[in-house]
This record gives sequence, structure tokens and C-alpha cells, in this order.
Amino acid sequence: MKFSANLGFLWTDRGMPDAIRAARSAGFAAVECHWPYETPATEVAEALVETGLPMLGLNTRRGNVAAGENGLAALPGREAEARAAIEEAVDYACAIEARKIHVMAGFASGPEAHRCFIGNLRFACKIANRYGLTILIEPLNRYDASGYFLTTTDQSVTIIEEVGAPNLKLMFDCYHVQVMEGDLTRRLKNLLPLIGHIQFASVPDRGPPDRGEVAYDHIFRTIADLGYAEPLGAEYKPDGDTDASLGWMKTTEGMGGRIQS
Ligand SMILES: O=C(O)[C@@H](O)C(=O)CO
Ligand SMILES: [Mg+2]
Repeated sequence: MKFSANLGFLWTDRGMPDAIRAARSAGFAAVECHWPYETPATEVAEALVETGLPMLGLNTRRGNVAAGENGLAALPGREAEARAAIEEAVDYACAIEARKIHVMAGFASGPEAHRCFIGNLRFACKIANRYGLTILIEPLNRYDASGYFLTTTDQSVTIIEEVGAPNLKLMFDCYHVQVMEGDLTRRLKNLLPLIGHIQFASVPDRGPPDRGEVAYDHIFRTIADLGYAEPLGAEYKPDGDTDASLGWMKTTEGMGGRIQS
């Protein structure tokens, strides 16, 4: 069991190359990010080579963030922008050797949005397949992303089956899944073949995993027992300094200190 530092939330006080170095110093086995596009891919690639860490994945652009957009792929009429964002993410991923792209659905609902999302995901999977990349979809919870198109693992399974591409997988963020559906242990076991990445944070405050309503020592042990060996994404918001928030990696029984080796 290994951990990946999500640089969308951890070490946000520095640029991505330095955040990658900080993750290496803290003992993470990998990094992942949200929207790296303002940093030249060459700078990110250099920091990855220097530290030896892989960048697991990145997200497609959200669209007009100032206007509150949170993804484009399920927005009928915005297919050209959504597909340009997918192509941009594929290019960036190839430049830094990231293997997974989270295609963000956006705020939408109804059958037209569903059809639009399916079409854009088929497009994404086809392009990604040329480079051996995996496309991820991630259900987000109704409080943090009210009105987001994709909200549950059940809905995600329907979409993955309808798209029918072997390189389309579920981003199982334990934080969102716990808020929306609960039953984490059974869901992890049942959905394992469809899972392309796992993330975690405390619930309900999205802090480090050694607090809140989810017993992450049990969840991490469950994941390890299932034979899932990919790094788990630490996607939580530290109260302040990221380094000061990492006690869970070293001290909590059953967590990183014992599992990560
Ligand atoms: O959980 C999240 O919010 C992220 O994994 C993400 O990709 C952006 O919303
Ligand atoms: Mg997440």
C-alpha cells in the first residue's frame, strides 16, 4: 500500500515542481494533480525525473471557472470545447508520462447531458487508447459540487457499461462516496474491477484521514487485502502547513507507517 500526494490540495503554497519535491521528501510514492496547465509540462517532467516520482493523473479543464463551471463533458452544445480539453489533457499527460485523465462532467442533468457525456467519453477513450492512457470519471458529492452531473458510483457503473471501453474506469474517491452512498467496504469490493484510482479524505471535513467518520485504517487494510497495489490519492485539505498535516502517514496504526514500504 502506497500513497500519492494530490497537489491540488497539498503544498498549494508553492509551484508544482517544488510541490513534487516536497512530496518526495515527505515519503510519498507518487503525485497527482488537478489542473497543471499553467505550469509548462517540461518543468513538471524535470521535477518528476529528479525525484523519481510518477505523476498518476490530471483533470481536464473545467471551462469558465470564473462563471462557476466545473467541467464540460456533459454539457450539450459544448462538445467542441470539451473535446479540445480532452486533447489538451492527453497532450499534457503524454509530456509528463501521466497515465490517467479525469474527464470532468460539469454541472448538468437529464438525458441529453447523459448522451453528451457518453459521446465525449467515447471520444476520450479512443484518443487515450492510442497512448495507453486510462480515462477516469469521478462522482462528486452534492454538497461540494451541487448540481454536478455525476454523483454516485451506481450512475458511474451505468455510464462505464454504456461507453463500453476497457480504458474507462471509476475514480473511487472514498470521501465523495461516503457522503453520497456510504457502504464503502462493500462498494470497494464489488467495484474493484472498474476502479482506476482511489482517493481519500476525512468525512465530513475533507481533512487528513486520521479523523472523522470513516475508519481509514480499516479501509486501507480492506484495499490491501483486495490486492489493489496502486498508490492511494491523499486528496485532503490540510488545516495549514501540509508537512504538519502528515502525522497520519507515520503514526496511525495500520496506515502509511506500517503499510507503506
Ligand atoms: O474529488 C475531487 O474534487 C477531485 O478528485 C477532482 O478531480 C476535482 O473535482
Ligand atoms: Mg477526488
